[in-house]
Amino acid sequence: MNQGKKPAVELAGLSYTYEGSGIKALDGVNLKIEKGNKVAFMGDNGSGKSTLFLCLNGIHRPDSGEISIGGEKITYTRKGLLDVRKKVGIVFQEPDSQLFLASVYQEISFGIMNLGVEEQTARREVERVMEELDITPFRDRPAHALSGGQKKQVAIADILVMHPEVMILDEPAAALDVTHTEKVHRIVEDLTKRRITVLMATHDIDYAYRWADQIVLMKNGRILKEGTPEEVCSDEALLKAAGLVRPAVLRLYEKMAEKGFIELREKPPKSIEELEALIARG
Ligand SMILES: Nc1ncnc2c1ncn2[C@@H]1O[C@H](COP(=O)(O)OP(=O)(O)OP(=O)(O)O)[C@@H](O)[C@H]1O
Repeated sequence: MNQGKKPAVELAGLSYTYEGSGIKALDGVNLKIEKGNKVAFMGDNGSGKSTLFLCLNGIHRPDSGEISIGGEKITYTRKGLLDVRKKVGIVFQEPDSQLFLASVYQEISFGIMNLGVEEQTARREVERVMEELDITPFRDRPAHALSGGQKKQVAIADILVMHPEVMILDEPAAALDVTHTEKVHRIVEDLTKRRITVLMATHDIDYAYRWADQIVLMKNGRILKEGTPEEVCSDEALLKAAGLVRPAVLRLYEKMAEKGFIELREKPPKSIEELEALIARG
C-alpha cells in the first residue's frame, strides 16, 4: 500500500453476533482494501459475507472492532450513519428487498433526490445511469413486474446514481441467465474503470479468479485467507476448507502442461480464452 494513502475500507477486530443466536457471525475480522480494488468474498453459506457487508454500511453495528471507510471511522450517530450510507452502497442478493416504488424511473430517482442533490442535476444523472445500464426501454414499468435480470440492473442503477465510493454486490449473478449474467458482469467491469471500490460475494471461483484483484476466503465468521487470486487459488487444501475447488482454467492448464501440450508460464492464464491463445501458440 502506498505511504500516506488511506485504504478504501479497513476493518480491525470486527465481531458481530445476531441477538439471541449465540453464534459469532463475524469473529475478529481484520482486512484492508485499497481504493479501486475489485474484491471477491467467497465461502460457504453462512460464513459471514452478508453480515460483513451489512456492517460495512452501518446497518449492523458490530459488538466490537472498528470500520473505516476512506480513512474515516464509522460513527453510529444519525450523521455518521448518513455519511456511511452515502459512501457505501449495497446491492442486495434479492432485488425485491430493495425495489418498492411505482416505476423504475421513480425507483432510481428516490435515493439521489433524498441526498439533497439539486433536482435538475439529479434528473440528468438518473437519465445518464438509465442509458448506461440499458434501462431506458423499461423506465416507466413498475419495478416489481420486471424479470430477475432487469430488477438486478435497476437495483445496481439505484445505488450507482448516488456515486458511492464503495459498491457492494451480494451475489449479483445469482439466478440470472447467461445473457443477464454477462450484462451484470459488464456493468461491474465499468464500475471499476471509474475507480469505485467493488466488493462482491460470489460462489463462482472461475469468475473470481478472472475478475478480482483480491480474494477474501471466509469460514465461520473468520477470514481463512486473503490475497491475490493467484495466492489464494494456489492452495488447494485451503480452498477445500472453504468448500471450493481450484479454478477450472488452472486445472486444465496444469494438466495440459503435464501432458506436454503446452509449457508452464510465469503467469498462468486467467480465462479459457487465454488458455486457448496459449494452445494456439503451442
Ligand atoms: N437475521 C439473522 N438472525 C440470526 N442469525 C443470522 C441472521 N442472519 C444470518 N445469521 C447467521 O449468521 C451467520 C452468517 O450468515 P451470513 O448471512 O452473513 O452468511 P453468508 O456468508 O452471507 O451466507 P450466504 O452465502 O448463504 O449468503 C450464519 O451462521 C447465519 O445463520
